[in-house]
Amino acid sequence: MNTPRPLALLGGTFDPVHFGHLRAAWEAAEQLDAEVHLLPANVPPHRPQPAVDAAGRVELLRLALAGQERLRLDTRELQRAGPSYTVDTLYELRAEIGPQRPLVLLLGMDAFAALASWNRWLQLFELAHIAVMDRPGPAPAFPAELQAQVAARRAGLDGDWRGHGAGRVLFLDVTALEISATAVRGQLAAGLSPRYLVPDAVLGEIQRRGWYRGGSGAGD
Ligand SMILES: Nc1ncnc2c1ncn2[C@@H]1O[C@H](COP(=O)(O)OP(=O)(O)OP(=O)(O)O)[C@@H](O)[C@H]1O
Ligand SMILES: O=C(O)c1ccc[n+]([C@@H]2O[C@H](COP(=O)([O-])O)[C@@H](O)[C@H]2O)c1
Repeated sequence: MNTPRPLALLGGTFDPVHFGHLRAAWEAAEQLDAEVHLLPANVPPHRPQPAVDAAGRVELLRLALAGQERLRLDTRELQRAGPSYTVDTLYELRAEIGPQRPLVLLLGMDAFAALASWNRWLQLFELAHIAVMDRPGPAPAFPAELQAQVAARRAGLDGDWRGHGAGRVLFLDVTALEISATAVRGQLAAGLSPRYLVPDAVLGEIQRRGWYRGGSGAGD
């Protein structure tokens, strides 16, 4: 029987989506030979609430993803009220795709380092593999309980993870792009333009809607 193609998920606040997200997701799709879904959080847990509401962040994602088929949008978390816990989303997806198809949760290094604080975090390993993507900046320390999971579950890209639905931890080497949504919002609030940090269509829509603006407006 053929091994089913992995389904990989990049969850995020995407406030707004930028080239750091898009390039990392693209390279993960190629390295894992996976279908990749971008999954905007309705109510992101563990952080201040976004500057733009979920519908607006989805609109920007649609513009960013237009014209290609490899990265797709999954808006399922918008259907749930309350904090968008990833474990609930993975249970839902696992029920849809069955036990065998590899499901891969994509996380930037910063998000992975905080994994032990997530809701029912150990259940994540029962539901999906986790692929950690490097992110520029000082390498964050892993708490001991996360280190123990990595030691028990670490697998190479060429290893046997494709033969399992869940449970391995992989590390992906992706092009380091030092872009964050915080920096993009900061530029807009200061009246500067984040051109070339976000897709043109995303920047155009942000400017048209007047989102993330401080006193002086975006600068181009
Ligand atoms: N430049 C990047 N390179 C690799 N991964 C990234 C990059 N930016 C974001 N990610 C990852 O994408 C996921 C969603 O990130 P998120 O939407 O919070 O973006 P962010 O830029 O970190 O936002 P903020 O600055 O508002 O915290 C996380 O797993 C994060 O680690
Ligand atoms: O499930 C949790 O407890 C949890 C805690 C923090 C973050 N997450 C998810 O991690 C993804 C990235 O989160 P963020 O805050 O870095 O945008 C996004 O899909 C969040 O819903 C999930």
